[in-house]
Amino acid sequence: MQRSAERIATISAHLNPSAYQMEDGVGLSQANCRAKGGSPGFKVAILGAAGGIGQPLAMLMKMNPLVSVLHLYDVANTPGVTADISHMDTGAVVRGFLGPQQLEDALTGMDLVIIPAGVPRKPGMTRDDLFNINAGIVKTLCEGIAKCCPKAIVNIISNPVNSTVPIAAEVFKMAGTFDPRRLLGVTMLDVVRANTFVAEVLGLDPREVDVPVVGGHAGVTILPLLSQIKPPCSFTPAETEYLTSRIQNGGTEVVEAKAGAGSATLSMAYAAVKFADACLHGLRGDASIVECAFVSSQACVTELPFFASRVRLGRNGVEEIYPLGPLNEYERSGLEKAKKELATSIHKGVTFVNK
Ligand SMILES: NC(=O)c1ccc[n+]([C@@H]2O[C@H](COP(=O)([O-])OP(=O)(O)OC[C@H]3O[C@@H](n4cnc5c(N)ncnc54)[C@H](O)[C@@H]3O)[C@@H](O)[C@H]2O)c1
Ligand SMILES: O=C(O)C[C@H](O)C(=O)O
Repeated sequence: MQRSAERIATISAHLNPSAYQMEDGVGLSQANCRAKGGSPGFKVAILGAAGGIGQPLAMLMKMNPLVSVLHLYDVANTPGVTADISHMDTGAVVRGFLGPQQLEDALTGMDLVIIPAGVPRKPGMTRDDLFNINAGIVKTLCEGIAKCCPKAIVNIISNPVNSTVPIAAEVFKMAGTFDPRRLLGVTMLDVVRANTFVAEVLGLDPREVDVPVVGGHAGVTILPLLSQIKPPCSFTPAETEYLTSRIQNGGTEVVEAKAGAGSATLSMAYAAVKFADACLHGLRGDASIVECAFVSSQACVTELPFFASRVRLGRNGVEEIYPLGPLNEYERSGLEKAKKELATSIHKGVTFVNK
Protein backbone atom coordinates (compact mmCIF):
# COMPACT_ATOMS: atom_id res chain seq x y z
CA MET A 1 0.00 0.00 0.00
CA GLN A 2 2.73 2.39 1.05
CA ARG A 3 4.71 1.78 -2.12
CA SER A 4 1.62 2.25 -4.24
CA ALA A 5 0.85 5.62 -2.53
CA GLU A 6 4.43 6.72 -3.21
CA ARG A 7 4.11 5.71 -6.84
CA ILE A 8 0.92 7.73 -7.24
CA ALA A 9 2.55 10.73 -5.54
CA THR A 10 5.44 10.44 -8.00
CA ILE A 11 3.16 10.32 -11.01
CA SER A 12 0.94 13.19 -9.87
CA ALA A 13 4.01 15.26 -9.08
CA HIS A 14 5.00 14.87 -12.74
CA LEU A 15 1.53 15.60 -14.06
CA ASN A 16 0.77 18.62 -11.85
CA PRO A 17 3.35 21.24 -12.74
CA SER A 18 2.67 23.46 -9.72
CA ALA A 19 3.06 20.57 -7.27
CA TYR A 20 6.19 19.52 -9.12
CA GLN A 21 7.67 22.99 -8.87
CA MET A 22 7.05 23.07 -5.13
CA GLU A 23 8.40 19.61 -4.41
CA ASP A 24 11.38 20.74 -2.33
CA GLY A 25 10.43 20.88 1.32
CA VAL A 26 6.67 20.53 0.89
CA GLY A 27 6.12 16.82 1.37
CA LEU A 28 7.00 15.39 -2.02
CA SER A 29 10.52 14.38 -1.03
CA GLN A 30 9.74 10.64 -1.27
CA ALA A 31 8.36 11.11 -4.75
CA ASN A 32 11.43 13.14 -5.54
CA CYS A 33 13.72 10.31 -4.39
CA ARG A 34 11.96 7.84 -6.64
CA ALA A 35 12.30 10.24 -9.58
CA LYS A 36 16.07 10.53 -9.28
CA GLY A 37 17.03 7.79 -11.71
CA GLY A 38 20.25 7.09 -9.85
CA SER A 39 22.79 8.94 -11.99
CA PRO A 40 25.36 10.76 -9.88
CA GLY A 41 26.34 14.11 -11.29
CA PHE A 42 26.08 17.86 -11.12
CA LYS A 43 23.12 20.16 -10.51
CA VAL A 44 22.64 22.65 -13.31
CA ALA A 45 20.19 25.56 -13.62
CA ILE A 46 19.30 27.34 -16.87
CA LEU A 47 17.86 30.85 -16.40
CA GLY A 48 15.88 31.87 -19.47
CA ALA A 49 15.21 28.20 -20.20
CA ALA A 50 12.05 28.71 -22.27
CA GLY A 51 13.70 30.97 -24.85
CA GLY A 52 15.19 30.40 -28.28
CA ILE A 53 18.53 29.33 -26.79
CA GLY A 54 17.08 28.03 -23.51
CA GLN A 55 14.93 25.27 -25.02
CA PRO A 56 17.53 23.47 -27.16
CA LEU A 57 20.10 24.11 -24.41
CA ALA A 58 17.80 22.44 -21.88
CA MET A 59 17.29 19.51 -24.22
CA LEU A 60 21.02 19.04 -24.76
CA MET A 61 21.81 19.38 -21.04
CA LYS A 62 19.16 16.73 -20.28
CA MET A 63 21.22 14.44 -22.55
CA ASN A 64 24.49 15.18 -20.70
CA PRO A 65 25.53 12.22 -18.51
CA LEU A 66 27.36 14.56 -16.09
CA VAL A 67 24.05 16.24 -15.11
CA SER A 68 21.93 14.65 -12.38
CA VAL A 69 19.48 17.52 -11.74
CA LEU A 70 18.40 20.15 -14.27
CA HIS A 71 16.47 23.22 -13.09
CA LEU A 72 14.66 25.21 -15.78
CA TYR A 73 13.77 28.80 -14.79
CA ASP A 74 12.05 31.47 -16.86
CA VAL A 75 9.47 34.23 -16.40
CA ALA A 76 7.21 32.53 -19.01
CA ASN A 77 6.41 29.07 -20.40
CA THR A 78 8.55 26.89 -18.12
CA PRO A 79 5.77 24.40 -17.23
CA GLY A 80 5.39 23.35 -20.88
CA VAL A 81 9.11 23.17 -21.61
CA THR A 82 9.71 21.24 -18.37
CA ALA A 83 6.92 18.73 -19.02
CA ASP A 84 8.21 18.19 -22.55
CA ILE A 85 11.88 17.71 -21.66
CA SER A 86 11.14 15.65 -18.55
CA HIS A 87 9.80 12.86 -20.81
CA MET A 88 13.25 12.22 -22.28
CA ASP A 89 14.56 8.90 -20.92
CA THR A 90 17.96 10.20 -19.80
CA GLY A 91 19.31 10.30 -16.24
CA ALA A 92 18.88 13.94 -15.25
CA VAL A 93 15.82 14.87 -13.18
CA VAL A 94 14.15 18.00 -14.58
CA ARG A 95 12.29 20.58 -12.49
CA GLY A 96 10.61 23.75 -13.73
CA PHE A 97 10.41 27.13 -11.98
CA LEU A 98 8.26 30.03 -13.11
CA GLY A 99 8.62 33.69 -12.18
CA PRO A 100 10.67 35.64 -9.63
CA GLN A 101 8.97 34.05 -6.61
CA GLN A 102 10.50 30.69 -7.64
CA LEU A 103 13.98 31.97 -8.54
CA GLU A 104 15.49 31.08 -5.16
CA ASP A 105 14.19 27.49 -5.31
CA ALA A 106 15.56 27.23 -8.84
CA LEU A 107 19.04 28.28 -7.69
CA THR A 108 19.48 26.61 -4.31
CA GLY A 109 22.14 23.90 -4.38
CA MET A 110 23.24 24.43 -7.99
CA ASP A 111 26.81 23.64 -9.13
CA LEU A 112 26.51 25.40 -12.50
CA VAL A 113 24.16 28.20 -13.55
CA ILE A 114 23.81 29.05 -17.26
CA ILE A 115 22.17 32.39 -18.14
CA PRO A 116 20.66 32.92 -21.61
CA ALA A 117 17.86 35.18 -20.23
CA GLY A 118 17.18 38.44 -22.04
CA VAL A 119 16.19 39.95 -25.36
CA PRO A 120 18.01 39.16 -28.63
CA ARG A 121 19.00 41.54 -31.45
CA LYS A 122 16.95 42.51 -34.48
CA PRO A 123 18.55 43.63 -37.79
CA GLY A 124 20.26 47.02 -37.47
CA MET A 125 20.93 46.66 -33.74
CA THR A 126 24.28 46.23 -32.00
CA ARG A 127 24.63 43.97 -28.97
CA ASP A 128 25.09 47.12 -26.90
CA ASP A 129 21.55 48.18 -27.91
CA LEU A 130 20.34 45.30 -25.68
CA PHE A 131 22.04 46.77 -22.61
CA ASN A 132 19.07 48.74 -21.29
CA ILE A 133 16.89 45.63 -20.94
CA ASN A 134 19.41 42.85 -20.35
CA ALA A 135 21.59 44.64 -17.78
CA GLY A 136 18.74 44.69 -15.26
CA ILE A 137 17.78 41.06 -15.97
CA VAL A 138 21.34 39.82 -15.43
CA LYS A 139 21.73 41.95 -12.30
CA THR A 140 18.60 40.51 -10.68
CA LEU A 141 19.48 36.92 -11.58
CA CYS A 142 23.01 37.34 -10.20
CA GLU A 143 21.63 38.74 -6.94
CA GLY A 144 19.73 35.45 -6.65
CA ILE A 145 22.90 33.45 -7.35
CA ALA A 146 24.85 35.41 -4.71
CA LYS A 147 22.15 34.57 -2.18
CA CYS A 148 21.32 30.95 -3.06
CA CYS A 149 24.35 29.32 -4.72
CA PRO A 150 27.35 31.64 -4.23
CA LYS A 151 29.81 28.84 -5.04
CA ALA A 152 28.23 27.90 -8.36
CA ILE A 153 30.11 28.30 -11.63
CA VAL A 154 28.22 30.93 -13.66
CA ASN A 155 28.14 30.91 -17.48
CA ILE A 156 26.79 34.19 -18.90
CA ILE A 157 25.34 34.10 -22.41
CA SER A 158 23.05 37.19 -22.25
CA ASN A 159 24.30 40.08 -24.38
CA PRO A 160 26.14 42.36 -24.36
CA VAL A 161 28.54 39.83 -22.77
CA ASN A 162 31.30 42.48 -22.66
CA SER A 163 29.11 44.39 -20.16
CA THR A 164 26.93 41.69 -18.54
CA VAL A 165 29.95 39.82 -17.16
CA PRO A 166 31.28 42.98 -15.42
CA ILE A 167 27.72 43.55 -14.12
CA ALA A 168 27.69 40.05 -12.62
CA ALA A 169 31.11 40.62 -11.07
CA GLU A 170 29.97 43.86 -9.44
CA VAL A 171 26.83 42.21 -8.04
CA PHE A 172 28.93 39.40 -6.55
CA LYS A 173 31.46 41.89 -5.15
CA MET A 174 28.68 43.82 -3.43
CA ALA A 175 27.34 40.59 -1.94
CA GLY A 176 30.85 39.60 -0.82
CA THR A 177 30.74 36.39 -2.89
CA PHE A 178 32.88 37.29 -5.92
CA ASP A 179 35.28 34.56 -6.97
CA PRO A 180 36.76 35.51 -10.36
CA ARG A 181 37.42 31.84 -11.13
CA ARG A 182 33.69 31.05 -11.11
CA LEU A 183 32.37 33.71 -13.47
CA LEU A 184 32.70 33.06 -17.22
CA GLY A 185 31.25 34.90 -20.20
CA VAL A 186 30.43 32.42 -22.95
CA THR A 187 32.38 33.23 -26.14
CA MET A 188 32.39 29.64 -27.37
CA LEU A 189 30.16 30.47 -30.35
CA ASP A 190 32.96 32.64 -31.75
CA VAL A 191 35.33 29.66 -31.53
CA VAL A 192 32.73 27.32 -33.06
CA ARG A 193 32.21 29.73 -35.96
CA ALA A 194 35.95 30.30 -36.39
CA ASN A 195 36.61 26.54 -36.56
CA THR A 196 33.81 26.14 -39.14
CA PHE A 197 34.79 29.04 -41.40
CA VAL A 198 38.52 28.24 -41.27
CA ALA A 199 37.81 24.57 -42.05
CA GLU A 200 35.79 25.68 -45.10
CA VAL A 201 38.71 27.75 -46.41
CA LEU A 202 41.29 25.04 -45.75
CA GLY A 203 39.13 22.13 -46.93
CA LEU A 204 39.37 20.40 -43.54
CA ASP A 205 36.90 18.73 -41.18
CA PRO A 206 35.93 21.49 -38.64
CA ARG A 207 36.45 18.99 -35.84
CA GLU A 208 40.16 18.94 -36.68
CA VAL A 209 40.50 22.72 -36.42
CA ASP A 210 41.07 24.74 -33.25
CA VAL A 211 41.13 28.55 -33.52
CA PRO A 212 41.75 30.58 -30.35
CA VAL A 213 39.40 33.60 -30.27
CA VAL A 214 40.27 36.22 -27.66
CA GLY A 215 39.15 39.73 -26.63
CA GLY A 216 35.40 39.91 -26.18
CA HIS A 217 32.07 39.09 -27.79
CA ALA A 218 31.04 41.98 -30.07
CA GLY A 219 32.33 43.21 -33.45
CA VAL A 220 35.99 44.22 -33.38
CA THR A 221 36.41 42.88 -29.84
CA ILE A 222 36.13 39.35 -31.32
CA LEU A 223 39.77 38.66 -32.17
CA PRO A 224 40.53 35.33 -33.88
CA LEU A 225 44.22 34.43 -33.61
CA LEU A 226 44.62 32.78 -37.00
CA SER A 227 48.41 32.70 -36.56
CA GLN A 228 47.93 30.24 -33.67
CA ILE A 229 45.48 27.76 -35.19
CA LYS A 230 45.81 24.02 -34.90
CA PRO A 231 46.82 22.36 -37.15
CA PRO A 232 49.36 25.09 -37.98
CA CYS A 233 48.44 26.71 -41.34
CA SER A 234 49.18 29.98 -43.06
CA PHE A 235 46.71 32.30 -44.79
CA THR A 236 47.02 34.87 -47.54
CA PRO A 237 46.24 38.48 -46.50
CA ALA A 238 42.92 38.20 -48.39
CA GLU A 239 42.01 34.98 -46.53
CA THR A 240 42.95 36.57 -43.18
CA GLU A 241 40.79 39.61 -43.94
CA TYR A 242 37.83 37.48 -45.09
CA LEU A 243 37.99 35.08 -42.11
CA THR A 244 38.46 37.78 -39.46
CA SER A 245 35.55 39.79 -40.82
CA ARG A 246 33.26 36.74 -41.13
CA ILE A 247 34.06 35.55 -37.58
CA GLN A 248 33.54 39.05 -36.15
CA ASN A 249 30.22 39.41 -38.00
CA GLY A 250 28.91 35.84 -37.60
CA GLY A 251 26.21 36.95 -35.16
CA THR A 252 25.03 39.70 -37.50
CA GLU A 253 24.96 37.21 -40.40
CA VAL A 254 22.41 35.12 -38.44
CA VAL A 255 20.43 38.15 -37.19
CA GLU A 256 20.02 39.37 -40.79
CA ALA A 257 19.11 35.91 -42.12
CA LYS A 258 16.45 35.56 -39.38
CA ALA A 259 15.10 38.97 -40.47
CA GLY A 260 13.59 40.08 -37.16
CA ALA A 261 12.93 36.63 -35.67
CA GLY A 262 15.92 36.82 -33.30
CA SER A 263 19.59 35.85 -33.30
CA ALA A 264 21.56 32.60 -33.18
CA THR A 265 19.79 30.04 -31.01
CA LEU A 266 20.62 26.52 -32.26
CA SER A 267 24.35 27.04 -32.88
CA MET A 268 24.43 28.97 -29.57
CA ALA A 269 22.78 26.11 -27.68
CA TYR A 270 25.37 23.77 -29.22
CA ALA A 271 28.20 26.12 -28.19
CA ALA A 272 26.74 26.65 -24.70
CA VAL A 273 26.53 22.91 -24.09
CA LYS A 274 30.06 22.39 -25.39
CA PHE A 275 31.24 25.05 -22.94
CA ALA A 276 29.08 23.88 -20.00
CA ASP A 277 30.29 20.33 -20.57
CA ALA A 278 33.89 21.57 -20.38
CA CYS A 279 33.07 23.35 -17.08
CA LEU A 280 31.52 20.15 -15.68
CA HIS A 281 34.53 18.06 -16.73
CA GLY A 282 36.71 20.64 -14.97
CA LEU A 283 34.52 20.47 -11.84
CA ARG A 284 34.87 16.68 -11.93
CA GLY A 285 38.64 17.10 -11.83
CA ASP A 286 39.49 16.06 -15.39
CA ALA A 287 42.91 17.29 -16.55
CA SER A 288 43.76 19.62 -19.45
CA ILE A 289 40.34 21.18 -20.09
CA VAL A 290 41.17 24.34 -22.05
CA GLU A 291 38.60 26.64 -23.68
CA CYS A 292 38.25 30.34 -24.53
CA ALA A 293 36.05 32.48 -22.25
CA PHE A 294 35.53 36.11 -21.24
CA VAL A 295 36.83 36.21 -17.68
CA SER A 296 38.14 38.48 -14.99
CA SER A 297 41.78 38.49 -15.99
CA GLN A 298 42.79 41.01 -13.32
CA ALA A 299 45.05 42.72 -15.83
CA CYS A 300 47.27 39.63 -16.24
CA VAL A 301 46.63 39.30 -20.00
CA THR A 302 46.13 42.96 -20.97
CA GLU A 303 45.64 46.04 -18.78
CA LEU A 304 41.87 45.43 -18.88
CA PRO A 305 40.03 43.83 -15.93
CA PHE A 306 38.12 41.43 -18.23
CA PHE A 307 39.30 39.75 -21.40
CA ALA A 308 38.48 36.62 -23.35
CA SER A 309 41.45 34.26 -23.29
CA ARG A 310 42.26 30.60 -23.37
CA VAL A 311 41.68 29.32 -19.86
CA ARG A 312 42.22 25.98 -18.09
CA LEU A 313 39.11 24.79 -16.29
CA GLY A 314 39.21 22.78 -13.09
CA ARG A 315 37.49 22.06 -9.78
CA ASN A 316 37.16 25.78 -8.99
CA GLY A 317 36.32 27.02 -12.46
CA VAL A 318 39.13 29.00 -14.11
CA GLU A 319 42.38 27.54 -12.73
CA GLU A 320 44.75 29.21 -15.16
CA ILE A 321 44.59 32.02 -17.73
CA TYR A 322 46.98 31.68 -20.63
CA PRO A 323 48.85 34.66 -22.07
CA LEU A 324 48.01 35.76 -25.61
CA GLY A 325 51.16 34.29 -27.13
CA PRO A 326 52.98 35.74 -30.12
CA LEU A 327 50.72 37.92 -32.33
CA ASN A 328 51.43 38.99 -35.90
CA GLU A 329 51.14 42.61 -37.04
CA TYR A 330 47.51 42.19 -38.19
CA GLU A 331 46.51 40.71 -34.81
CA ARG A 332 48.42 43.38 -32.83
CA SER A 333 46.49 46.08 -34.68
CA GLY A 334 43.21 44.20 -34.06
CA LEU A 335 44.07 43.91 -30.37
CA GLU A 336 44.39 47.68 -30.00
CA LYS A 337 40.93 48.21 -31.58
CA ALA A 338 39.43 45.47 -29.42
CA LYS A 339 40.85 46.89 -26.18
CA LYS A 340 39.47 50.37 -26.89
CA GLU A 341 35.90 49.12 -27.35
CA LEU A 342 36.18 46.61 -24.50
CA ALA A 343 37.26 49.29 -22.03
CA THR A 344 34.08 51.27 -22.77
CA SER A 345 31.77 48.23 -22.49
CA ILE A 346 33.36 47.04 -19.24
CA HIS A 347 33.10 50.52 -17.73
CA LYS A 348 29.42 50.72 -18.73
CA GLY A 349 28.67 47.46 -16.92
CA VAL A 350 30.56 48.43 -13.77
CA THR A 351 28.89 51.85 -13.66
CA PHE A 352 25.41 50.33 -14.09
CA VAL A 353 25.69 48.44 -10.80
CA ASN A 354 27.41 51.21 -8.86
CA LYS A 355 25.19 54.10 -10.03
N1 LIG B 1 26.97 34.83 -25.86
C1 LIG B 1 26.59 34.51 -27.09
O1 LIG B 1 27.41 34.05 -27.90
C2 LIG B 1 25.15 34.66 -27.50
C3 LIG B 1 24.71 34.01 -28.66
C4 LIG B 1 23.37 34.14 -29.01
C5 LIG B 1 22.51 34.92 -28.24
N2 LIG B 1 22.99 35.52 -27.13
C6 LIG B 1 22.11 36.31 -26.26
O2 LIG B 1 21.32 35.43 -25.48
C7 LIG B 1 20.13 36.11 -25.06
C8 LIG B 1 18.90 35.25 -25.29
O3 LIG B 1 18.71 35.00 -26.65
P1 LIG B 1 17.43 34.13 -27.14
O4 LIG B 1 17.52 34.05 -28.61
O5 LIG B 1 17.32 32.89 -26.35
O6 LIG B 1 16.23 35.10 -26.74
P2 LIG B 1 14.70 34.71 -26.49
O7 LIG B 1 13.93 35.98 -26.44
O8 LIG B 1 14.26 33.68 -27.45
O9 LIG B 1 14.71 34.04 -25.05
C9 LIG B 1 15.03 34.75 -23.90
C10 LIG B 1 14.31 34.14 -22.74
O10 LIG B 1 14.65 34.89 -21.58
C11 LIG B 1 13.48 34.96 -20.78
N3 LIG B 1 13.58 36.05 -19.82
C12 LIG B 1 13.35 37.37 -19.98
N4 LIG B 1 13.50 38.02 -18.81
C13 LIG B 1 13.84 37.09 -17.90
C14 LIG B 1 14.12 37.12 -16.52
N5 LIG B 1 14.10 38.27 -15.83
N6 LIG B 1 14.44 35.97 -15.90
C15 LIG B 1 14.48 34.81 -16.58
N7 LIG B 1 14.20 34.70 -17.89
C16 LIG B 1 13.89 35.84 -18.54
C17 LIG B 1 12.34 35.14 -21.78
O11 LIG B 1 11.10 34.82 -21.19
C18 LIG B 1 12.76 34.18 -22.87
O12 LIG B 1 12.22 32.90 -22.67
C19 LIG B 1 20.13 37.41 -25.85
O13 LIG B 1 20.58 38.47 -25.03
C20 LIG B 1 21.10 37.17 -26.97
O14 LIG B 1 21.67 38.35 -27.47
C21 LIG B 1 24.29 35.41 -26.76
O1 LIG C 1 24.70 38.36 -32.61
C1 LIG C 1 23.94 38.32 -31.65
O2 LIG C 1 23.24 39.29 -31.33
C2 LIG C 1 23.83 37.05 -30.85
C3 LIG C 1 25.14 36.45 -30.48
O3 LIG C 1 25.94 37.33 -29.74
C4 LIG C 1 25.89 35.86 -31.63
O4 LIG C 1 27.08 36.06 -31.72
O5 LIG C 1 25.25 35.16 -32.44
